[in-house]
Amino acid sequence: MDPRAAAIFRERGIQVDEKPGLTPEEFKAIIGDYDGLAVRSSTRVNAEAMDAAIPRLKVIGRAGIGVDTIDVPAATARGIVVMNTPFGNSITTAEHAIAMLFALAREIPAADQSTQAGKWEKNRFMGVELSGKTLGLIGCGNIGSIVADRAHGLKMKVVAYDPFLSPERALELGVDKVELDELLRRADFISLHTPLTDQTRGILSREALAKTKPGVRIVNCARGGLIDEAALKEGLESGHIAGAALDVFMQEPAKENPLFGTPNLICTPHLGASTNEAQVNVAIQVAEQMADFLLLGGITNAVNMPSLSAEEAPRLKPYMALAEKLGRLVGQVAGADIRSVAVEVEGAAAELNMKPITGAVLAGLMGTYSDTVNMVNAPVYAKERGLDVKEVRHEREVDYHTLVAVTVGTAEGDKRVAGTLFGNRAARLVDIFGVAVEADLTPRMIYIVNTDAPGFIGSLGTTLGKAGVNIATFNLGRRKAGGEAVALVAVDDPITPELTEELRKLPGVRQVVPLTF
Ligand SMILES: NC(=O)c1ccc[n+]([C@@H]2O[C@H](COP(=O)([O-])OP(=O)(O)OC[C@H]3O[C@@H](n4cnc5c(N)ncnc54)[C@H](O)[C@@H]3O)[C@@H](O)[C@H]2O)c1
Ligand SMILES: O=C(O)[C@H](O)COP(=O)(O)O
Repeated sequence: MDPRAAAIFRERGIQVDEKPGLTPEEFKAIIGDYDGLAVRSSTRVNAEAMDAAIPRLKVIGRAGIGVDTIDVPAATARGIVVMNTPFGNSITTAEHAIAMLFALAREIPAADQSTQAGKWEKNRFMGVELSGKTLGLIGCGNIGSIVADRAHGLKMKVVAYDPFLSPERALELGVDKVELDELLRRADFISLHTPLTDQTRGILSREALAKTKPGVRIVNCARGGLIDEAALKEGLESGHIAGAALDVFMQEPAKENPLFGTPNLICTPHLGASTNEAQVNVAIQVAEQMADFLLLGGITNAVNMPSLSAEEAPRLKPYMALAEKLGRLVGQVAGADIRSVAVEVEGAAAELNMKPITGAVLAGLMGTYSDTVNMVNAPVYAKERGLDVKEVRHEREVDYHTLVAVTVGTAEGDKRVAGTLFGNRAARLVDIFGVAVEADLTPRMIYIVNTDAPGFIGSLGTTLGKAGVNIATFNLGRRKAGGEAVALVAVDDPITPELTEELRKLPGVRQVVPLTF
């Protein structure tokens, strides 16, 4: 990685160690001491490596585009953010693809070798022009569209197969959006620019290669698994495929490959992103993004979390703390049978990015069932439990300058809690299950539901006092005089299961739940 990455981390006060060439065992032995891991494509980060890295590792930064070398679902499940740098090397990689097109069209590597061997084989190297030929792009995202632009400059006609390319964008790029079979039939040159996913693996399969135009030339600067290498070799040997230029291989590093030595094959060792400019770009970008996340909570270009700018993050922080506490409160009081969650925001909260607020509610809620939940994996846990999650942004006059409310759907009906920010920072509960109670949500509390009657507070205080539990604050609310009353008691000492049982036996008590925040 370009040394500018390490320099940025240091400038921003993050200690950084550079450890190239570690064996997997050496990697696992040290990774548990780091908050962040920045990698290029040659470092494969699998679930086992992540298990050695948690609980400390919070973020993996990929100085490049493809994240197929990182087990993203495993990272998400472990609460680790994965970020990449989507644009930093796209021009460079597109230029490599164009260089490969020329190299194939004029057999430049073979001509160079032959000339330097003193053979002067002028008649052997009869090339083809690019001008007027049809280039088929499989994948027309950032890199594919730059290739299309450069190819237009070379007077090529460009067709593209990309199910996610809109007709408007195709028009803007001046490419014909076609189905894969049509591209295979029409293209004189094919260049691949998709990520490697379950859908794209083997997209140039034996069957697909058989449908290509005789004499087709193929460039792959995307990922090795996209082409069936054995079928490609046969196609090159039979002459159906006039040439292939590969920067990427099914097995990397490709020190041996059955394709090597096949006629009309050009290979480079995964050099697509290897220019000074691209490496500086991705190094700076990955370091800035990771530092923003570790120092400020900003999230940019994460592949497993919604974005949150470094400017927004400090403004959202108190709201996320409130949201997490409300989620935690409702998770502890409403029990395990929660089927749906609705997050509502009003007032000042309604003007903010809502995704992180919802993420924090889910992290608090799911955190009552598992210690390993955070903002990254909470939505996955929620999905696994079949929770239906809704977000509602109200634009109406409210009593509080800002309000976040969480309603959970349970077998007993909906249960709602709401809170505000006091002095724009401190999380304060204002409503619990329809009872107005103002309470700061502090680390240890007890939630008590009882029948409103004289003497209850005295007996509660006596029981806690006898158990050596000091009361910090006492907050009360009730539906009506003599009806259901709610107490939220902040305490300085832990509440044991025995004490909880004792509290449950006090006259008029209906429910006691010790809470932690
Ligand atoms: N050789 C290198 O050094 C190098 C450098 C950079 C990137 N890459 C590879 O290039 C890939 C593309 O990079 P990008 O920046 O253009 O990514 P991108 O996400 O901007 O574009 C990828 C395009 O592929 C399309 N796509 C997805 N699934 C598809 C499918 N089944 N069929 C057809 N199209 C499909 C997407 O719609 C998208 O438009 C990266 O994922 C990476 O693997 C390689
Ligand atoms: O996906 C990418 O960005 C490329 O594969 C380049 O990665 P590298 O420069 O880290 O090899």
